[in-house]
Amino acid sequence: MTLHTSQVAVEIAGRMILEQIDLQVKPGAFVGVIGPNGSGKSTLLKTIYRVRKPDAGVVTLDGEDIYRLTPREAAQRMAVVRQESAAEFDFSVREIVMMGRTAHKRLFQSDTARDRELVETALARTGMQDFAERSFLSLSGGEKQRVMIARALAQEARLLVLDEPTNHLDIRYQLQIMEILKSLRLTVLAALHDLNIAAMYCDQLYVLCEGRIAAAGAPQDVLTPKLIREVFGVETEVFVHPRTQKMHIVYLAGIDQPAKEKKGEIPAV
Ligand SMILES: Nc1ncnc2c1ncn2[C@@H]1O[C@H](COP(=O)(O)OP(=O)(O)OP(=O)(O)O)[C@@H](O)[C@H]1O
Repeated sequence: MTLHTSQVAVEIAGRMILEQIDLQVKPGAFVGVIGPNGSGKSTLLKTIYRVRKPDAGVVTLDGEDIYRLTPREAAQRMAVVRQESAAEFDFSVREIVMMGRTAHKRLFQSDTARDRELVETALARTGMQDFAERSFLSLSGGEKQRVMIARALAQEARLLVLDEPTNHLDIRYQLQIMEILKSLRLTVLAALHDLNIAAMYCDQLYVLCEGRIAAAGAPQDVLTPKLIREVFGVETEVFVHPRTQKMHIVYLAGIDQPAKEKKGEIPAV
């Protein structure tokens, strides 16, 4: 499943929120969208999951304009985990995850053994099986987040679009959810805030800044101290961790870096 945005632009109340967004997510790739608060990450994802039609440009899935798909066709191809999990009614966790199967059923068709099996697998993978009977509204923010990811897994779509999937999660679940998403070998597009998590798990990154793509490419090419300074206004050191062999970003907030470097307290990268 290839996702493509071509020259996507969004204007809200006379202000350009997104401009000239060309983005490609190839089959099996894990692609991150990063950028400061208000840079347009959620708006971009909304244009992709059909909540905000772009004012210019097109979004395609395997060459098909996503706005021409029926809701059911779209849901069979793309599962979405949003920042806010708005459940107005009090469903159980298992019922919420079962809703992921809706796109594969006919109207009023009852749950099959396979539906139930997929739901139990999704609950187990996200560590939510012990919560299956609990009311969704009674869960903590992190638990709700894991249920929404379980629902997306049960949906069996080949493209997963996630808006800050690890928001609310403690560090163990942040890593576990990213490991799960990575292990699924699906096509994933995720807006992420944590640059280290983005560097660890993403094959490709798009950096948004004031509604435009400031940089795109492999994390090691994109996440340089210069780019992070220019886009996020933060001084960093970036190195490859000797044990994990993964990129690691250290934030130098509060450090008078040049002075300390002179004294040899910070090893040169
Ligand atoms: N409905 C709206 N009306 C007015 N402005 C909006 C609307 N939706 C988004 N914006 C503005 O568009 C810009 C981009 O917002 P968006 O939520 O896409 O950013 P983001 O990168 O996801 O931010 P964050 O990291 O804080 O979640 C912001 O300045 C926001 O205030």
